[in-house]
Amino acid sequence: MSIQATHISKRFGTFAALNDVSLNVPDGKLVALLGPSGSGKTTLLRVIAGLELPDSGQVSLAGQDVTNAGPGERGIGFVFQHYALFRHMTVAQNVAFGLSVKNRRERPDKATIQARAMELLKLVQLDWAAHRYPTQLSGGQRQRVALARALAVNPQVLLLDEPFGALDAAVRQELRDWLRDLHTDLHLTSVFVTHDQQEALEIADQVVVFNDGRIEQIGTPDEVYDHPATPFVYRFLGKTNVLHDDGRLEYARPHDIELSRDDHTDFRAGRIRHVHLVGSEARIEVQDAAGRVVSAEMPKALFRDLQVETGAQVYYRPRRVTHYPAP
Ligand SMILES: Nc1ncnc2c1ncn2[C@@H]1O[C@H](COP(=O)(O)OP(=O)(O)OP(=O)(O)O)[C@@H](O)[C@H]1O
Repeated sequence: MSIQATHISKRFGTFAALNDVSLNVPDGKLVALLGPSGSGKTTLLRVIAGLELPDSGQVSLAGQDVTNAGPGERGIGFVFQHYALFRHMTVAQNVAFGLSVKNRRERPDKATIQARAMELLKLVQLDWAAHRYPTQLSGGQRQRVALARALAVNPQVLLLDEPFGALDAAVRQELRDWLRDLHTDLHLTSVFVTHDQQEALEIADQVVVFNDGRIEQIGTPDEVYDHPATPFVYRFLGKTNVLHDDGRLEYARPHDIELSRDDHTDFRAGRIRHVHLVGSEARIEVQDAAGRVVSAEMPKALFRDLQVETGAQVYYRPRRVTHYPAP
């Protein structure tokens, strides 16, 4: 089910949380709303869900105007940042909740509800935990229960607010891959909020970069990473070297900085200030005579081949730069 949000504005008092934001999510896509804290991502998600009424603008689902429809009428599944599971209910009861509170005409019988809950728990690989309570599960497992619960009412649209925010790195990675597969298998249209660039770039079909209540850029992960439309997007998506500002901004990523022991045309001289070896990567800080510090990143083996250490004279060159007009 496609989602269109058109010219959405939303104020809280005098503060403009969303400023004329328009977003089109085609049917079946997984879209990330990415941006710093307070930039309006959650507010847009809540407007799409019907939990917040916009001051102006329109929300449509599959071409139908739902701007004034309540959350229950939109056929949307919602997963919040903090595991909002009911502590006094078992895992299976939590998953069944959405179905068991439907009005009598729409509510399936008890056996059907139980079977559906078990089916969903199998899908999230937690059928073995059906009779446990949420406190007896790990954070990642609880988050999978929250997803199963959101899926119980057969939504065509799934909205996720920082779904993996509170989890450690390994579990986050596992759940990301799993969400991507689930999204494809169930043919959902999903929107998730994150402030983690890696997460957005890894699993989304489209990334929407927010800044200060506005959208800075919408594109595929490759488009926003390789062709950031604004300096803000460039800086937000990864470590940035600012090389020189005479007239315009020149940015380069650390992995695009080439290092050499020898001087060549176009190379600039500097000294190695720090070397951090992190996993398979070497992160090298080079300081030039003017005091500018440039970060370079390369595979550890390549750095070893250079045979230089902290304090050594080196030469560097950006392989690829992006220019912006001076602000
Ligand atoms: N109900 C509310 N009343 C007043 N201000 C609000 C309300 N909800 C959100 N805001 C403000 O609107 C701004 C945008 O909030 P929003 O939650 O959309 O940001 P966000 O990009 O999702 O941030 P985060 O990543 O921290 O969740 C924030 O400055 C927030 O304080």
